[in-house]
Amino acid sequence: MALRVVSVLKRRLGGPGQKLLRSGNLLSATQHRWEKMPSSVGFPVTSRRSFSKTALIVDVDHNLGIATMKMNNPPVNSLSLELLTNFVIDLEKLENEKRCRGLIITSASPKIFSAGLDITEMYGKSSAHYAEFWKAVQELWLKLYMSNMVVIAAINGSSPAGGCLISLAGDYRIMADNPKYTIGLNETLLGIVAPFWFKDTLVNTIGNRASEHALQLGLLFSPTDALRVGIVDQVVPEDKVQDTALNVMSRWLSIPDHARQLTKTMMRKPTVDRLLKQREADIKNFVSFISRDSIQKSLHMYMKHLKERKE
Ligand SMILES: CCCCCCCCCC/C=C\CC(=O)SCCNC(=O)CCNC(=O)[C@H](O)C(C)(C)COP(=O)(O)OP(=O)(O)OC[C@H]1O[C@@H](n2cnc3c(N)ncnc32)[C@H](O)[C@@H]1OP(=O)(O)O
Repeated sequence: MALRVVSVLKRRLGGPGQKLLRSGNLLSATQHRWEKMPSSVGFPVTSRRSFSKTALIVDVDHNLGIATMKMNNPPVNSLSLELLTNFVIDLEKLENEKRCRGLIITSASPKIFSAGLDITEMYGKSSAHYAEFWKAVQELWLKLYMSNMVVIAAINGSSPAGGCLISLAGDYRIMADNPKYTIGLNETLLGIVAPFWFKDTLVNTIGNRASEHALQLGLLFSPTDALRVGIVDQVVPEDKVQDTALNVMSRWLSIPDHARQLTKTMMRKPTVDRLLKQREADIKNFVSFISRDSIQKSLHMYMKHLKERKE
């Protein structure tokens, strides 16, 4: 199957996209190599590099120009300070790899894409810790939302709150067709409020009315409903998520990088600038909001409820 997908990738880049690239004299080293491949054989993986840190496994295929990043923070891929920090470091590394043009984000543990922000980072800690944590959340969103790479979320499990934000920060979302999985910004269910830039990212994806409805009620959508409202772009059988991501990537990578990147910047920069203008104030707001006794109590009760569900 992987070879078939690679053949599709080669065919795609040999088509109109390639012509566009040639006319703009924009062929990257990776694409040159693709062009030389005879179409009857699969693409041999001659240059593959992996780096793996705590909580993230990154696999870079230089020939395809695609990196796959698997969140690997058992049991539920909660976004701890450590995971957020490593995520940002690895994104920066990939961003600096000229040949890496696409990134697929997925989970190493099927069933849970990410349980969102690590709630234990948000209660019973110092103000300095909350500030550091929030800065890391901001940093990841800023880097991901403005990435020069094509970012595809291969959502192979549930993806509430911060997990949903990671998917929304990408360019395209493919979700596994399993009614047990849900996705959405469910902050209000925890007694907390999605910050304005979470809200903006959702509005940019599904529009104002649907966002208001989803945010006020803290809706967690099944894959079918997520597709209907537009939170995800495609729902596919569970075992087809990765191959579909590669296929979709080939379509996006057939567009000349500079044109696609400038378009992405044009669409997203106003949203990003809103946070950049008030980044420190946003951190202060978060620290003062999360430190409130009532909010600390809500988070504590929510964690207790999560644990009691199992008993
Ligand atoms: C005025 C405005 C100012 C602005 C203020 C800003 C306010 C803050 C905004 C914060 C923004 C984003 C918030 C978040 O992202 S909060 C996180 C939200 N996430 C959730 O609600 C998901 C909770 N988890 C689940 O629903 C389920 O765990 C699951 C993901 C569906 C998996 O289910 P499961 O049955 O497979 O696993 P489960 O037994 O429930 O969990 C296993 C253990 O993991 C612990 N755990 C689960 N989720 C989290 C989490 N997010 N953080 C930390 N720990 C988590 C769970 O407690 C279990 O632990 P244990 O084994 O019992 O010890």
